[in-house]
Amino acid sequence: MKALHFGAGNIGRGFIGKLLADAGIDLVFADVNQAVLDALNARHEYPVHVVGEQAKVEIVKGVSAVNSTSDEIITLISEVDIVTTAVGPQILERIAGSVAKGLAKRSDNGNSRPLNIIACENMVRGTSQLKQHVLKALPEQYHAWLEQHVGFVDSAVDRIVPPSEAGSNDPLEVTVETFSEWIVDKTQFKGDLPTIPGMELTDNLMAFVERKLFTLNTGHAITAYLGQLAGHQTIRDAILDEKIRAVVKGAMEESGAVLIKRYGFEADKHAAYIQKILGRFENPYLKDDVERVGRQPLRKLSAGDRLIKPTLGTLEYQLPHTNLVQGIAAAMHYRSEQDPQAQELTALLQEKGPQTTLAEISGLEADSEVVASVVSAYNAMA
Ligand SMILES: NC(=O)c1ccc[n+]([C@@H]2O[C@H](COP(=O)([O-])OP(=O)(O)OC[C@H]3O[C@@H](n4cnc5c(N)ncnc54)[C@H](O)[C@@H]3O)[C@@H](O)[C@H]2O)c1
Ligand SMILES: O=P(O)(O)OC[C@@H](O)[C@@H](O)[C@H](O)[C@H](O)CO
Repeated sequence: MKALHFGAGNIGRGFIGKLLADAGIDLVFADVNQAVLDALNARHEYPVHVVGEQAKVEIVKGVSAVNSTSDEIITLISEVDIVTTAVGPQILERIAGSVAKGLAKRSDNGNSRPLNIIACENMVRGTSQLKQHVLKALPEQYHAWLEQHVGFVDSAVDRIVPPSEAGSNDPLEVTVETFSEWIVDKTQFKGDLPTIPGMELTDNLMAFVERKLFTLNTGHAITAYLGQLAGHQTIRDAILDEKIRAVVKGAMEESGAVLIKRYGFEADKHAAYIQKILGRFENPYLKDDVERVGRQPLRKLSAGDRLIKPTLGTLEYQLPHTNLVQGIAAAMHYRSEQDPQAQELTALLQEKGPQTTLAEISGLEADSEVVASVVSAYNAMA
């Protein structure tokens, strides 16, 4: 079996690429970072530091790499059995053109072996969104062939992988937590279901995607935003701050109440899930900066993402959302010199003020009660 994985970054090397390579799949990474590409092609292996009470270093072997903007991608897509991505939601549209060209070549070559594509991004049904981008780029004459031979498989992916410690000079080294979870929608595969240790199959994916994104990522983002406001550099320092922890836990519980209503989760199991996540945020073996977790605040404040979607759920079921409101207000205070979305947020706030800015970014009604509550919390934080 052969796989092409877009994005040799933290989660690409530290989780998805590792699982594929460990399963004996012939793996090629596609990326745009030349230092990483060169190192992968020079060494064909890299170390993964799995940190926890029993730390270990695992060597991922037998990998190579190509530039994601080169024509080699097109040939690879015409040949491989599985394509995965971990590039970030905003990049999916950018890779869709090459994916479409590769699929056209695959069809022209008469390759009718099933191909499955799995986007492993923090978003709801990211692969389905990639499919729409690919369909836009693919001439219509190939659409029926695509429906018959290409599975677009949605997934939920969970493992905290910050950039490796600044002390390391190795561009390939990656540090990961012990916990990991990769859940894929088994109803969307073409051909036989693959057996990849560490990949779990489900026919109820939405429940898992929303449980992860609207619990872990909701709490993570709020920890980062309140953490930065309180002057903490890392997620661990922020979550050990009792005031922050109370809001983060409260927000995960508020979001959880929506998930319990929507998906029928058992309340005590969901409470244990939240408790475990708080422990993961506290992980003493990881150095995860609030700036990584808070990155791209406009994405995180958008309608379908981890802050607004759970809040909309509380409105739908008439449930409390005081802590989520605190989290949204803190997100609007996020600042980062490195992050173009943080710069854009600052400019919008200066130009339009918090009420209009929030309404525009999130799709919430400008004159709604919830926007008024966020604006009042935002002003109080300032
Ligand atoms: N790091 C985590 O803890 C974690 C966990 C679960 C999910 N995720 C998700 O995984 C995705 C990647 O996150 P990450 O933390 O690994 O980010 P990252 O920045 O470490 O990795 C992204 C990689 O994509 C590459 N890239 C950018 N443009 C590209 C292109 N056009 N073609 C190919 N590669 C390209 C970058 O060079 C980089 O190596 C995001 O959607 C994120 O939400 C991350
Ligand atoms: O990757 P983002 O920017 O969507 O979110 C930042 C973190 O919350 C995220 O990367 C987590 O570490 C990850 O989702 C854990 O599974």
